[in-house]
Amino acid sequence: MSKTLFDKVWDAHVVDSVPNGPQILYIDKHLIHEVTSPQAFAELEQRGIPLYRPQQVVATADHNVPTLNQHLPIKDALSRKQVDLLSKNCENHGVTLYGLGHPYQGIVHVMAPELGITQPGMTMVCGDSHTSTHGAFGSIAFGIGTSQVAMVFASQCLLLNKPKKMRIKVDGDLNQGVTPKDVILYIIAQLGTNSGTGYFVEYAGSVFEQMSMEGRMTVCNMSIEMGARGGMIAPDQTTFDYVQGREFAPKGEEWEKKLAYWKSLPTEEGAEFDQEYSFDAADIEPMITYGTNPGMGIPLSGTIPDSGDQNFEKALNYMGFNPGQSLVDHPIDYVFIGSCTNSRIEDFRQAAAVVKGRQKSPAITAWIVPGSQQVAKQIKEEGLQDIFEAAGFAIRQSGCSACLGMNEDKIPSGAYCVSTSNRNFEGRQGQGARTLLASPLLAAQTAIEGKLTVINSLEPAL
Ligand SMILES: CC(C)[C@H](C(=O)O)[C@@H](O)C(=O)O
Ligand code: SF4
Repeated sequence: MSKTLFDKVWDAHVVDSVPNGPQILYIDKHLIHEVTSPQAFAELEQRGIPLYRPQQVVATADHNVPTLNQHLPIKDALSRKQVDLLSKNCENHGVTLYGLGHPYQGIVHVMAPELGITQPGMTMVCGDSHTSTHGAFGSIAFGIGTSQVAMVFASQCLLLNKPKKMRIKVDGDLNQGVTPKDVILYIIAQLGTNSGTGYFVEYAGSVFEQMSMEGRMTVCNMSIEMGARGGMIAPDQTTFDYVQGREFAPKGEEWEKKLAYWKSLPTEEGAEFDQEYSFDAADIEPMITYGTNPGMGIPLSGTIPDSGDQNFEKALNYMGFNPGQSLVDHPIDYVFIGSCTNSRIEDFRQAAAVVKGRQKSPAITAWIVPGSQQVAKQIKEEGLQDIFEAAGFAIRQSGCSACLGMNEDKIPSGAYCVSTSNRNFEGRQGQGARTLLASPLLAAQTAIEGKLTVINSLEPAL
């Protein structure tokens, strides 16, 4: 029987199966951060169980870290405690930590791919829902709860029911100004935030084949926002070129062996999915969200729909919007370009192309937050930092930052923020903050104009 990419990777990792029940899946890489690991370490210590394979675990500090003056002690006591505890736990259990100040520190979903830790055909987990990001490499990657973190610490395995399979195809050529972020916001707006429940999604079709690794990560990152366990894209030459030569990528003979295996992974002709959708690239326009879940998105050229539903009304109330309203020309207060969805070098190159030679609007506070120390270094080396600073943007240090209100970077109550992150829930960026999800391109343009404007009103200046 023809197999899907998902089947091939899953089946290669099954250690044992309960007849008609769950399976024991071997986990190749376990990523951890300061928020969801402390209880798991504590559980292990209470039960006197050692970490089974500490060399398969990699840690970083990202959620609670400040993005200014990272060389100074963290001011917030709770954040400081969590970050310190991560260091202590990693030291006690022999886990490699890229903590604050380390040149490899960054948002877990940015730093692992750029170091070559993420590779095709792997199973990867992290106590973090956006672990789906790593599926961009053709790996099975998904978020787990804290008790599962403990399970993987103790056994390097998880007891799981095999999810169902969905394929989402997008074919054709993308319109000008349409980025990977718009593609995934469009898909979620079309299918809804529960459409993926119980599924693992494979993204296929010419749009994803032509997409960069950064773009594929943006798409897979948001799979969780349609309820899916994860998303994946078949590894191809783009993937191999990205991985090759990175710090922890296989080298020499090992590379050749792995490459031959990775090339065997793509879904075969005739393989079956439990659910399939296809879309035409030509229908996708630059997107913006207007509500309080990532599925509440429209093309910026469109108008807010009217659903009559109570939750819908509540969401619009929170956002200060009305049904039928256009968001074009709506004034904005903050622009945040960052998060594990859009804080990679390509995102900042795109934003810088719009910003170059221009000034941000005085009405806007604009934050550029690189996803990792390495991205921060690259921004500097490529001259992007100068472009942003000359335009009045603030460049911060790497971390989750204003993606969620767990650190000092918060959006004030009532303020509108065009954000390149993945969630626009009530209070996500700070109590009362109003989040509008968009691409780095639209975010950059908004910072210049001080309001939402149809993309292409500013041609890239590069
Ligand atoms: C803090 C963490 C557990 C959480 C997640 O799982 O996604 C966070 O990263 C988020 O984006 O909301
Ligand atoms: S950047 Fe945002 S979505 Fe990503 S891991 Fe951090 S908090 Fe979660």
